Amino acid sequence: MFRIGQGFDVHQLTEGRPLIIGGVTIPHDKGLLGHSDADVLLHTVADACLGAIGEGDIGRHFPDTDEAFKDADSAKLLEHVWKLVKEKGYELGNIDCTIIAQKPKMAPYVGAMQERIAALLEAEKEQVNVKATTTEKLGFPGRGEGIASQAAVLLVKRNG
Ligand SMILES: Nc1ccn([C@@H]2O[C@H](COP(=O)(O)O)[C@@H](O)[C@H]2O)c(=O)n1
Ligand SMILES: C[C@@]1(CO)OP(=O)(O)OP(=O)(O)OC[C@H]1O
Repeated sequence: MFRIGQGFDVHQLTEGRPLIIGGVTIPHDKGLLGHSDADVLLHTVADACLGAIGEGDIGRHFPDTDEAFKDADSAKLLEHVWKLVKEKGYELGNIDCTIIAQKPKMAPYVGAMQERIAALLEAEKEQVNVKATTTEKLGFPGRGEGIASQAAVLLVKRNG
């Protein structure tokens, strides 16, 4: 049995925050603003997985009004989401993610992001694809005001 899910998230870029994307800290003059560590890519992956199992979104599971999630490590949130996926009997088929950012260049960090996401989803690196695009200086990503991310996931239930 197969289930598909998709995720989309946006966070604002601001000074004085580290830039953490896909569990990787990227040197940059700005970072992403959020209640948690604002890891836009891990949030997208979590939302795609929750969508695939019909469990809503990360805002429902980890409300941004709850102090428990202030500055939360998004990897921990994704670990929790992955536990829900496994409880329903699914494993990863594959996931394909796109980071939408004018700056900085993501290409040098994409391999490390794929490894991190694969580890969190208990899968092989080959099952995870991360890519990046600019918006050719158009819109909020193009102006460097924020970074967006989207993902499509395929979950598989063996013998189910
Ligand atoms: N933040 C980004 C954006 C893009 N890339 C890489 O550059 C390629 C060209 O980007 P375009 O927006 O002009 O299509 C893209 O395919 C990525 O490989 C990047 O590393 N970081
Ligand atoms: C992750 C959570 C919870 O800390 O907060 P943020 O970092 O603000 O992220 P967002 O993608 O806006 O929504 C989910 C939130 O509830």
